[in-house]
Amino acid sequence: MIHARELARTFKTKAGAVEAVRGLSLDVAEGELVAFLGPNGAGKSTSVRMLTTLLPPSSGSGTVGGHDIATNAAAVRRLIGYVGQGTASGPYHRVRDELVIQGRAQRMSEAAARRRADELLAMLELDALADRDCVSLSGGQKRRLDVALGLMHTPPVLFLDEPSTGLDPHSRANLWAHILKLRQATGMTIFLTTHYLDEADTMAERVMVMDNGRLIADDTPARLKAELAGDTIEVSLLCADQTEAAATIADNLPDRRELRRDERTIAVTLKDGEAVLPEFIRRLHDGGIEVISARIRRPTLDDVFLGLTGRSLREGAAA
Ligand SMILES: Nc1ncnc2c1ncn2[C@@H]1O[C@H](COP(=O)(O)OP(=O)(O)OP(=O)(O)O)[C@@H](O)[C@H]1O
Repeated sequence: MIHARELARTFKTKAGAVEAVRGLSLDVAEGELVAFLGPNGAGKSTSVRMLTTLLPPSSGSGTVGGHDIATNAAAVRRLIGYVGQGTASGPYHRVRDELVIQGRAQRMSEAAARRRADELLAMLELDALADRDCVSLSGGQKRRLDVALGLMHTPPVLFLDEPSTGLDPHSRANLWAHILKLRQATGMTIFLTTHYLDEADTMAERVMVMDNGRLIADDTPARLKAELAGDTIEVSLLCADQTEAAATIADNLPDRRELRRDERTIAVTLKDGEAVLPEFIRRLHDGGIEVISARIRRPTLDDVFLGLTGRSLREGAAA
């Protein structure tokens, strides 16, 4: 449904050229929910703006639904809904009118626009707010209206640029419940950018990680975590003078990746913690080493990014 080959975009600034996207190639199948993840300035929005025809690429090519983003922008726009970071609705319109105006701008008849507006108001549970001024909506309600605006023309592909940024956890969960419901009802392809690692992890079937204008990983969250990060087994020992011997045992575990130790704890990172933990405990026991506690810490997508770049996504997001 979405394909890109060596898409690139350079911005000319007074301080010199900024290579925002440097050769992006990706494929998204019909009906997939894909998350685009990366620190501030990685090139996510620039990529989405190119794929949605809002920005011409400096080089490379892309298609959405078989239509070329450079030479057939009008056809691409008919196929996509785009919910950007800014607020799209006019502050003094009423919610339903805002949707109808959007539909009319997309050349829907008045009757069709009203029908579709009512359908979306119900789906996104905005019907009780239909006659309220947009300016009076809460942050979460506003984002739901933004999604409804992006869906007025019933697009099969939805681009969401940081849909839940700035929302409290309850509103985020609520927005996601609505997006997933819409997806189930329509089979829409969804391409989203997000700063929220947990959101990408739990919602997306596939995560693409971008850094410095390039795609550095592209897989299911589960595979990325297993292949690029791994589980960490942490054991606490009764006696500090057994730490050295325990570290040697941990060092020899199968598929060991990282090993950290302090006075009485050993933390060993490997591909499959659950499979290795019993053997690790047995070897410690055989070595006469007393263990007080053991736990497995599952990796996050931040561990994946850390493994790939040596930097934390959280630091990047905070910077
Ligand atoms: N219009 C522009 N002119 C000059 N530089 C730009 C322009 N738009 C983006 N950039 C630069 O391109 C790079 C990528 O920006 P982009 O907004 O695509 O990143 P992002 O991954 O979406 O970041 P964020 O998570 O902060 O939204 C950044 O260095 C940014 O400063």
